[in-house]
Amino acid sequence: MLPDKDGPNGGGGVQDGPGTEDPSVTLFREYLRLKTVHPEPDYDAALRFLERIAEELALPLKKVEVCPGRVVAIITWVGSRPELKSVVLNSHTDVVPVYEEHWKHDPFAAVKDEHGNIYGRGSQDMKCVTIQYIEAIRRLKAAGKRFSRTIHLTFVPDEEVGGHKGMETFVKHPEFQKLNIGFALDEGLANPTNAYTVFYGEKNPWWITVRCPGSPGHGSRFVENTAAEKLVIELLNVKLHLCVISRLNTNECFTLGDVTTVNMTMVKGGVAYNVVPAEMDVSFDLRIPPTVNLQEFEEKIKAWCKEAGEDVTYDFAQKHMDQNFTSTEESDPWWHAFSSTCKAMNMTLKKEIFPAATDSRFIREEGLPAIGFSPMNLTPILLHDHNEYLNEQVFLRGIQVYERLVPALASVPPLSGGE
Ligand SMILES: CSCC[C@H](NC=O)C(=O)O
Ligand SMILES: [Zn+2]
Ligand SMILES: [Zn+2]
Repeated sequence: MLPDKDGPNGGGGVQDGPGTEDPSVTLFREYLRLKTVHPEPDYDAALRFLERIAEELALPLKKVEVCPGRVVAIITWVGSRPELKSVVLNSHTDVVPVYEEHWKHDPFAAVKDEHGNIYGRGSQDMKCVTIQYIEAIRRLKAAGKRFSRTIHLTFVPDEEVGGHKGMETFVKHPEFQKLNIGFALDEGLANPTNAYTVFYGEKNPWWITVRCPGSPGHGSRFVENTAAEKLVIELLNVKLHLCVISRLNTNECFTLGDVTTVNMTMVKGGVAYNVVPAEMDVSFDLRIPPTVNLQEFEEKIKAWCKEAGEDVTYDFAQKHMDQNFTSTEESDPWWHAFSSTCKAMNMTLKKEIFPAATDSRFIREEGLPAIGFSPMNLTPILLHDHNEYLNEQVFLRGIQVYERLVPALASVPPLSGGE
């Protein structure tokens, strides 16, 4: 194997010699090179790619335009008992922007280094999972398998910008109803240890802007009742609340999914050094576990604002209220199929609440069970970060995991209602 530093796959990495790379890895790297990156994702490129895949798999692909320019693609493998509820393998096609100057390699070149680490935006979130689903299906089909339940692979746009023109709209579309879903798999997170994390619920994102009006005036004077002092009181109140985060370090039982977090993410206000501003706004990204009483929590926010000033108000840019969990009881047939397959593969599972938000929340809101799972153990959590990468061995192992999980889920016997 000769190192080829400036091969067609992007400079800087050591490439496999011709014909030595697993074709599944090659396909993954090809998909990473598509620039489905916000703010203007090349969704047409993704659709062309998926159409080609459907042709290779000899499976039909349906396109549902949920909003102008926003298409959900669905590849379907019909089961031998199509009246039974189906299994959905969901993934989003978009990725978040990059700070290119902070990357070791071009984030859209899919460079593989000498350790087999494949660098690229989306390598963990979640282009790996898309290709792992596809490759598992390809192998199962090639082995002549067929299962009782229908399997749908759904490829959804705009997850990274809140899903309004993606899954949120799709779940209300008649084509979604037609999928006759029994159970869905969607994305999870990497785990740096040997274990795999699985997510059975999600925290609710609340994005809030607090508006602090105040008296203006010359920057040289003692101005009372300023916007800035209200903003500081608001921040102090929120900061007190932030103390809960320290519980993460003191109690091993807590994970990020179990505690409310808050970050101040934007501040706006001011026009000149010597003009006291008439308004200052501060925005927060709050993530609230499904166990928290949301009405009581909003009362706290109201009280913080009131303390900061009678005229201080807040608006929501996102306010999710879904507190559904997916069952992880051994008596649940879907969870049993999932967990017993993992056990048979000697995989250790850690059950958690997802700390951010994924398209699963829209599926769970429809009353359907969904598990968040990206088979990446021994991998640092690098989604949305600089130098996001996935090792090719971990990626390949993930395909084997789905080669076992998909048959188990698609063979779950009819449920009590005959579904
Ligand atoms: C509130 S919609 C935003 C969804 C986004 N999802 C992935 O990062 C997130 O910030 O969790
Ligand atoms: Zn994602
Ligand atoms: Zn993401």
